[in-house]
Amino acid sequence: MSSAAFSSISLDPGCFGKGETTIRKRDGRRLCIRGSVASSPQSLQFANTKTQKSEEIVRIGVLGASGYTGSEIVRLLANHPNFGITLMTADRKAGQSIGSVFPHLVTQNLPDMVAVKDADFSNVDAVFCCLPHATTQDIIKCLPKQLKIVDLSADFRLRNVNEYEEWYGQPHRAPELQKEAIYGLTEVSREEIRNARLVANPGCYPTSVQLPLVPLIKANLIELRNIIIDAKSGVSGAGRGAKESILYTEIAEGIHSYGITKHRHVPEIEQGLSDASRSKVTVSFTPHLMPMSRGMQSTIYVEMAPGVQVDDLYQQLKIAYEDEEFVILLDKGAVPHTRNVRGSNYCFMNVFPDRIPGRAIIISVIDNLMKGASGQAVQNLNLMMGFPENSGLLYQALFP
Ligand SMILES: NC(=O)C1=CN([C@@H]2O[C@H](COP(=O)(O)OP(=O)(O)OC[C@H]3O[C@@H](n4cnc5c(N)ncnc54)[C@H](OP(=O)(O)O)[C@@H]3O)[C@@H](O)[C@H]2O)C=CC1
Ligand SMILES: CC(=O)N[C@@H](CCC(=O)OP(=O)(O)O)C(=O)O
Repeated sequence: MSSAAFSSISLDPGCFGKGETTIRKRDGRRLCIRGSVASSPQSLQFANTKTQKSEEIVRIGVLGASGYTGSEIVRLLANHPNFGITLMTADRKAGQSIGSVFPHLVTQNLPDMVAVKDADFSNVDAVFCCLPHATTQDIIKCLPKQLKIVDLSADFRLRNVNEYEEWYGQPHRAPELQKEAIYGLTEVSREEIRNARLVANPGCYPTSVQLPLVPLIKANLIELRNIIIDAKSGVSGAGRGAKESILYTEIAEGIHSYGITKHRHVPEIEQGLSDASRSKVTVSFTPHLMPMSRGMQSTIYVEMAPGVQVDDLYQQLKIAYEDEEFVILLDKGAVPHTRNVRGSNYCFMNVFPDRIPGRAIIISVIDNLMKGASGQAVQNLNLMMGFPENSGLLYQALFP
């Protein structure tokens, strides 16, 4: 897409250094940009998206826009009143337009994607980093310090860098930055996220598991032993890169477990549950690959604390989430389906009595690319920039 499609606007030099930049458009209107300011006067190009943008625009870079989570960010920001994309990067697809890589995004008038090494961050206030883990640390540590960052990779999720090395098979290469990172499970750490510069967006499985378990553990309603998580993911969870293991013929008409006892989301889940209980929690976690493109279900088997009934778990989840927009406790007895959250930022959950006395079964579903990745990332950046948490996220599920 040619840059002739963009309207050029120049920064007002008088506003530099005030934490807020006013830009004057050619038609004389003034736009106010929140957040960090560019270091020198320059020409700025904004996409003429068809969506009405507000007067207050944060300039966004999407690193890894040619991948699944990056393209979801681009889709969501098309309908975001306060975020405007000024930079997109790709690796193998650098130099291409977003519409040539993702035809469903062809109507987005955006600059072509560039390689990270060629990216100009002077017109960017915040980035969504949608890159493979390990690659991410090296790139984030080189970014301008004033940028707000939501990192969708696993690189900054584990506070203990030794644990990162143990589970990811290589030393952490940005341990100083790790100290600064806030784990971004929005409903649990909202206040810290608001003030963060670097947010580590949670993994998809850990999101689906922690949302129901954290309130129950905090209220001491379940035993910390014998937590069993049987989880299932759509294939987009594995990213867009070509791999034999995710060929149609390997996935269709069957399901299989993987990462048994050693999936790298185990320490992330245990970190979150241990924080909730203020003691070490361990879990049995087995993920499965399902023949569907998106969606995730965690079925969680727990033992209730002495004297606790399933209704106590239900009431606790109701209290925890009654004011939350994106976490929905279904009516008693209603079964969460992944298809009812597909394409939306919702987590649907419910709790059921097991036939074995004293045990309960919790079911939680999300879209791995939305609440499990890009949706939650937008929710977090909304908080970090002081916008309504649901901005750009008011999508209902796609059905059927
Ligand atoms: N998919 C999911 O459901 C979830 C993913 N995540 C995490 O989000 C991140 C992105 O995942 P996803 O979008 O699925 O992955 P994809 O494989 O679909 O996309 C990866 C992106 O990173 C780019 N890239 C790859 N290698 C490099 C490199 N060395 N330098 C610069 N850019 C590079 C790719 O560019 P190109 O295609 O042009 O080569 C592409 O844009 C990962 O860390 C993943 O673990 C988190 C939660 C859920
Ligand atoms: C189906 C599938 O392969 N899913 C990915 C998890 C995707 C995700 O949330 O991952 P990150 O921790 O990488 O961000 C996996 O099991 O590794």
